[in-house]
Amino acid sequence: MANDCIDAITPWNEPLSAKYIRSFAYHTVRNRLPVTLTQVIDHLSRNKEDIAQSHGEAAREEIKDVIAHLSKLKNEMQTNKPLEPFHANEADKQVWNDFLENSSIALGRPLLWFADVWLYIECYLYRRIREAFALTKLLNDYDPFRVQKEDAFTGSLNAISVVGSHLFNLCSLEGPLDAQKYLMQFMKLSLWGNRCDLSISGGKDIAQVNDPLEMISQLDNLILVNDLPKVLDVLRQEISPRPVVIDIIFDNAGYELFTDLCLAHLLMKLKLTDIIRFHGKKVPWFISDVMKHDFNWLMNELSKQTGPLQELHKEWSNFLSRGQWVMHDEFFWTSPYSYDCMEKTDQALYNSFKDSKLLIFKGDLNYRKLVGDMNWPHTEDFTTALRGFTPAPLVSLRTIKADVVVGLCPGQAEEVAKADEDWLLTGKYAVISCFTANKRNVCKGV
Ligand SMILES: O=P(O)(O)OC[C@H]1O[C@](O)(CO)[C@@H](O)[C@@H]1O
Ligand SMILES: [Mn+2]
Repeated sequence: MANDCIDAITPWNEPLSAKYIRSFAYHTVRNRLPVTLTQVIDHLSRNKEDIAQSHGEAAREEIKDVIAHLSKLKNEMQTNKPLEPFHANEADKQVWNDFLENSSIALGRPLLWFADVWLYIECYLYRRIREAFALTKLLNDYDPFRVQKEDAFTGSLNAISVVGSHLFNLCSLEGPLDAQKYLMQFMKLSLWGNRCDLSISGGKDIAQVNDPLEMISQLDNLILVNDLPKVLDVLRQEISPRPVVIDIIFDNAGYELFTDLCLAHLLMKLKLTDIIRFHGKKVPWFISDVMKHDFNWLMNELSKQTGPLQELHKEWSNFLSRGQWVMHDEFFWTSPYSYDCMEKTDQALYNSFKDSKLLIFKGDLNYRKLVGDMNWPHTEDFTTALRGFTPAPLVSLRTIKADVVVGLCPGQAEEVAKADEDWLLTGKYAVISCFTANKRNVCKGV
């Protein structure tokens, strides 16, 4: 299978790839992604009666087709076969097929699971899972991860209630709010909400169970880069002409999405923006990522709650119906491209970002796409790692779950590695990395 892999760690300044046996990319393609596929296959076999009832008897045959497609995909991956082109008539088919074709022309050989760039190999896997359903009639809209996403939300209801009540109470106070204090708090809640993704836990239950307000105050020493003061500077700037727009590029559904919406609510309440554009995924992605359906489902769940959550639901519904909150799901987010390619491959999206006061990127995969998933030296400057993707000020709120991180001080990586050898892989540590046009990051020292 991986005969051509090299028994080494990833060299500096190279894209992460499963060709290096002692890398997280190798472990992911070799062990984690086959498990994800097996879980989808098991889910379909276990639930075929229910699916046949809800989608019609003829869906039984289609379930078999999807399982066959996914089993073949697993075999292609495990035997290091070329990445196949897409056939179903999806709007992004051509973008993906052009990417596969152009990359293989550039390499002079087809793309291979254990030879090429982890970022697009992993994206390709989730796009192929989508392909298996897109090739059917009755299961065309089926999201194989939906139940997991919904269970994760339900399992986090206590934490959601604690955070929601806190937000509601402070927004009900008379007089002006301490903007700095609460922005810091809700940015950190949204940051640590990113610990709750289902792909790092192999789809296992990762509900948020502790009191999140108590938790975040104890986690500050795990934030390895903290550019929050720069973010607050950006938010404080008066912008004209109005309306002022902020963008939040979502990551995961469930508890994380709820914390993102709480942050969005606070930004509105503090009048730091007039409009917030949310960006989710068009197709099921990295197990737990937010799609429009997940967003609407969460809103509907909130409408069934009582007290503060019910009140928040009312306000959020108003934001949505007045067009102050808008949910988008552009194809770019499920393309193979890192963000330095956005200007060329989705100019409309890039241009729309030029008007943004702040782009807030959530989570690990967004960070990987921001910095191009390269094995940068850990002391590399964040702005350098963005390689020109600077349409507007931006911040990445990310718990670290893949072996790329920049912006650290000299000696910091070594010190953290001494304390925890898995520091890059488990989401225990985090970064808040900000780009603004005029200031460079300053190291405070270890
Ligand atoms: O939901 P997030 O924070 O983007 O994390 C996605 C996960 O997928 C990966 O990108 C790859 O498996 C990990 O780095 C991370 O565990
Ligand atoms: Mn995710």
